[in-house]
Amino acid sequence: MKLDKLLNEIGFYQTTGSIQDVEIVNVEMDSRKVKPGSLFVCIDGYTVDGHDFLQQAMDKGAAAAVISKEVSVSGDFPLIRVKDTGRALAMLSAAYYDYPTTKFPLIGVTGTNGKTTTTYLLDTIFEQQGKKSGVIGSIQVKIGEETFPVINTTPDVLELNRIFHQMQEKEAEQVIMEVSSHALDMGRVFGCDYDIGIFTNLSQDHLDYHKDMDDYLRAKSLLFSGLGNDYQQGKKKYAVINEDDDASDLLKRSTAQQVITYSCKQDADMMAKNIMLSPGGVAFKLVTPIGTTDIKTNLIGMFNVYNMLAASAAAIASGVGLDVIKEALESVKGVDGRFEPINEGQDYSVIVDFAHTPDSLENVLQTSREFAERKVYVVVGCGGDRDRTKRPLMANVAVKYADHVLFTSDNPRTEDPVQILEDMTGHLTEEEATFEVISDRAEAIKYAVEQAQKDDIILIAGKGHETYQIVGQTKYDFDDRQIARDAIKVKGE
Ligand SMILES: CC(=O)N[C@H]1[C@@H](OP(=O)(O)OP(=O)(O)OC[C@H]2O[C@@H](n3ccc(=O)[nH]c3=O)[C@H](O)[C@@H]2O)O[C@H](CO)[C@@H](O)[C@@H]1O[C@H](C)C(=O)N[C@@H](C)C(=O)N[C@H](CCC(=O)O)C(=O)O
Ligand SMILES: Nc1ncnc2c1ncn2[C@@H]1O[C@H](COP(=O)(O)OP(=O)(O)OP(=O)(O)O)[C@@H](O)[C@H]1O
Ligand SMILES: N[C@H](CCC[C@H](N)C(=O)O)C(=O)O
Ligand SMILES: [Mg+2]
Repeated sequence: MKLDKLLNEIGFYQTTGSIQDVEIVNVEMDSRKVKPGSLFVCIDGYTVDGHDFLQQAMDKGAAAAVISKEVSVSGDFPLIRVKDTGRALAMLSAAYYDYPTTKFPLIGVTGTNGKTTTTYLLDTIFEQQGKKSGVIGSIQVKIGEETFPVINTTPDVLELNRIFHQMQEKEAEQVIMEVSSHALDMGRVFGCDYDIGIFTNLSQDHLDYHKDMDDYLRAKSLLFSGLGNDYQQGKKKYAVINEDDDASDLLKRSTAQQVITYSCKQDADMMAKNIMLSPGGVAFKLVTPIGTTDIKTNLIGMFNVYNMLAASAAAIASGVGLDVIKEALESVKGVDGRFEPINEGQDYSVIVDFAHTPDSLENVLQTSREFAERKVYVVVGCGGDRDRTKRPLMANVAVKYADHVLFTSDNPRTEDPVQILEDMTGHLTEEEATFEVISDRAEAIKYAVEQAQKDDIILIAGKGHETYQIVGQTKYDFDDRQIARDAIKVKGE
């Protein structure tokens, strides 16, 4: 592609060097990936400044670069100076891949908890309808049956447009994407043309990144204010909002598009009634604008009723019939690493779950408590280099609902694991609860398994589908499910 043609897309800019007849083979934001003919966009990040890698990009054959600061380069290397290289990157990426998100329906899911689950439910519904979906989120990127791993829940804007383009080439008929608050705030999703935005809920997390809860909510609201406004093109857009969450009013006011509300407690467009919770799954009456149906699923817990309402609302807005929705929801066995039972024939339950916020931990522990015939054990930790203020809150929830808590490590990253555990437990008194601190996560899991008796429940929280433990900068192989399985077998020998 010709550089001047691509630059037409970004409007205001200044150039030095000649941009005429420069051929661009791709857009890159990482100097290490530059190849001859790349357009290198310098991003000033949280760790380093991409402008410092311009020379490296030039040495590797970059054809031109987009900058926002003074740089010194020799010769008449083409430089395009803009005010904000992040925004320019979003426009260039979308333009380079020919605006992929305008070519398929895009559903964005945001909220503190339940995003992955909701995207998974929607994928199952569309699959039941016979449609091929693309899914982007915490567990993986999935196109039909193909999957590949990603570093972030929501990838950077360049990677994202590459993925969208690939999905379009592989004929995905719609794309469902988890949209993290970091992505919304950092502009990783600038320019995405959503058809539906879904809000699950808001509770404390990520206060290491967001200044306070208002700032966190403001980031979430960008999904809804960004729902576009192309009435003339006849494209209907919807905001699907959890009416039972305190943030719902602000989010409804953030969008100019149609709002679909869902609720388990009050009048809304989509409602769950006669909710029956049991250890085998939830059953409820799904009340929608297109009819009513009874749903009986394998999914456990009240929180999953909300996820099913959110997914059903978006499915109905996408034109899916109620019979398809019912069949799909009833077919779901569970979501990878979410309330996932580990069964090796033992007479106590072991559940691996991804709860890593105070609210999600409370939800899963409350659910475990309701079904427990005997003791509830929880193995739980808090991530390093993440919100420190949630640590004592998660510990409070753990000691409130469990009979015995094993506080342990969960991706300490560059922090001292002992200090993280001190942040969690420092305020707890021995009288408040029975708890132990076992910093080695594998040992904590083994210990819980050794202690468990018939009909006890062990909840291993925080890592779910993760198959690693990050210590320092190193990712070690680590899988709660495998460690639990091995411990159960050893105990049974
Ligand atoms: C705080 C944060 O979000 N950081 C993200 C950010 O990294 P960064 O700003 O530090 O990037 P940087 O290393 O300073 O690099 C700046 C620029 O220099 C370039 N560079 C760098 C080195 C070099 O040799 N050459 C070079 O050109 C880089 O390619 C980049 O363009 O940009 C990177 C690329 O997009 C992200 O991978 C990275 O996510 C990190 C890994 C992360 O852990 N993020 C978490 C907090 C996060 O975003 N989580 C949410 C989910 C949260 C949830 O909902 O639970 C998510 O969406 O994943
Ligand atoms: N609607 C919900 N409300 C509260 N807690 C939930 C809800 N859905 C799931 N959970 C709990 O939160 C955990 C994470 O769920 P899920 O992975 O779907 O959320 P997420 O929003 O994708 O999380 P992340 O921000 O890490 O990507 C689950 O393991 C479960 O414990
Ligand atoms: N998307 C979340 C996942 C947290 C998972 C937990 N295991 C941890 O490492 O804290 C984050 O990056 O904050
Ligand atoms: Mg997720």
